[in-house]
Amino acid sequence: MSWGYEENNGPDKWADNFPIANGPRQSPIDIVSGASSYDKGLKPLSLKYDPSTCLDILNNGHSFQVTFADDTDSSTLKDGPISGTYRLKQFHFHWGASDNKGSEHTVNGTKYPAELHLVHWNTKYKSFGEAASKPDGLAVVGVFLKIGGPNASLQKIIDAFKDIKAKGQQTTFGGFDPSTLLPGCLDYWTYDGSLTTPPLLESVTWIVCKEPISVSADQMAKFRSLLFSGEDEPECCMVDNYRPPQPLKGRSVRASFQ
Ligand SMILES: Cc1ccn(O)c(=O)c1
Ligand SMILES: [Zn+2]
Repeated sequence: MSWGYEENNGPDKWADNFPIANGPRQSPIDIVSGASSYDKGLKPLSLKYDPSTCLDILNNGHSFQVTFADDTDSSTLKDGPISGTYRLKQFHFHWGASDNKGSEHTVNGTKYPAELHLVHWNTKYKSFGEAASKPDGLAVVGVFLKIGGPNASLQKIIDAFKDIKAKGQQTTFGGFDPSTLLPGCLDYWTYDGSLTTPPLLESVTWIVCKEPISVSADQMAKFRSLLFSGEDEPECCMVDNYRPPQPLKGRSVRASFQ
């Protein structure tokens, strides 16, 4: 039985096969804004994405993910809290069964209906796979989604859902610019954490944007029409694919803004 988000294989069971689940730098966390410390040494984020590196969109049974060509420095993250160059590998989302939950990080206990993760790897290592096992290997930009007007950029992604409804389905998806998913203001919180899905490796510098982007209630309903299950299995809606906040264990959260 592989890991998932059900009662019998969900976040409370992950430590059985992945003991690092109880490690010192696990993600996500609850961001207590009043406890974060403004660090004037933090630089603005430098995100440069080339839409021609966008390859395809796939349902991996846990979320859907848009993958990018990462054999050159065409789509990169620099500055912010990191040093060096990190390449965009993929982005994906986590969301709830209803609008009152779904994000992984929370802010002063508040859950958002969904959270976008843009996953980058440190080019001082040879590949994503190698970087994923290093303490400074990955940098993930998290963006909260809140219910509001329809999001034209998200709609392009939603229009591809008919081809990736079930686990294992994939389709080409080109020319998408991920910067159209970023909020106008790139103020962020940052802390040292982990992947939020098994293998839960403690290799992620988290960069969580303070400002959410909008998604309409109808668009959120389309996310919930995707399936955890494969096309020949009983249908199981892809919802609540989020890990709840984990103990901070003495870590500090820095803010790029006052
Ligand atoms: C690499 C990776 C894998 C899963 N998730 O949720 C992430 O946010 C990042
Ligand atoms: Zn994620």
